[in-house]
Amino acid sequence: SYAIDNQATVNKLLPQLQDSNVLATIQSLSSYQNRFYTTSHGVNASNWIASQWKQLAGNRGDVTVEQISHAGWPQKSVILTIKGTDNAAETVVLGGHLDSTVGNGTGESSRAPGADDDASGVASLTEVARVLLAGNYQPRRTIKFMAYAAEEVGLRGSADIAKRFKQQQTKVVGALQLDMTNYQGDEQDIFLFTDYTNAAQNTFLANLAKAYLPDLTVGYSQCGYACSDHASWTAQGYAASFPFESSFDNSNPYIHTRNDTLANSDSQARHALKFSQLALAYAVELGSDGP
Ligand SMILES: N[C@H](Cc1ccc(I)cc1)C(=O)NO
Ligand SMILES: [Zn+2]
Ligand SMILES: [Zn+2]
Repeated sequence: SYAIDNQATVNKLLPQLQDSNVLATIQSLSSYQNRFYTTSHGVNASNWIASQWKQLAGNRGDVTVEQISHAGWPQKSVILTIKGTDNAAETVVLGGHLDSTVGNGTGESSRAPGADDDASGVASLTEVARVLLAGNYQPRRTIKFMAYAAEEVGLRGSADIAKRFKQQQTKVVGALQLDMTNYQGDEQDIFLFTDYTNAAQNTFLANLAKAYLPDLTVGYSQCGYACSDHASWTAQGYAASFPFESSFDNSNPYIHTRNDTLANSDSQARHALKFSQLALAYAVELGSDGP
């Protein structure tokens, strides 16, 4: 139904989102030599995210953090679950990918900071989880934060997870992908991608921006191919959306190189914070709907 009717909660939580926290997470993740899906660093980065999310979870009985093993490579995906109250069977997914690459030939010693692609997305999401949990927000639906492994080698971590959810017949009412949130290539702030996504949910996101983030401008663009993990959820028939940092034409030229650094994106993570804000509004408005 995509109703926008949780103004009290959203407007209480939005101001608690801090760009300094987003910045810190990007700095930590991009300090690993690389986060490629087959290296020791890539495994360590996954473990670091799991430990960070476990700290956020604290001792809340309705919050769990798990690492998902994938057949064929060592890097695990990470899932933080906030169990819903009276509509827990319906699930809202917010994801980003934790791996990084410098293209073919990436190996143990390769330098792949992946500050924008996609430490920025994981950092934007982590700040949303922090505020929801710190504010003791209790969703009616179940909310799952996901940091996917092995996106750069064919969306493999998210494909594995989305397939499992479909096989288990899990009711995912919506999935949001944050991949590259911290390089402002255009005047506009947020670009909703219209291919491999769900049109109705994209409209809902545009309406959320209008309602809660009136100073931000929203544009539209296309990738032309299955360019990030939202496509894994779409492939299983779920409604997915992909708010992105720029238009296709002005996207970050440094990605997949050793120069994908904070210095070559927003060094204060102000751009990435906009995506935390949109993602928080999405999580609360969708998460607060009853059966
Ligand atoms: N291809 C995607 C990134 C990507 C997505 C959209 C656009 I426009 C440009 C680049 C990738 O590398 N994800 O990790
Ligand atoms: Zn990439
Ligand atoms: Zn990416």
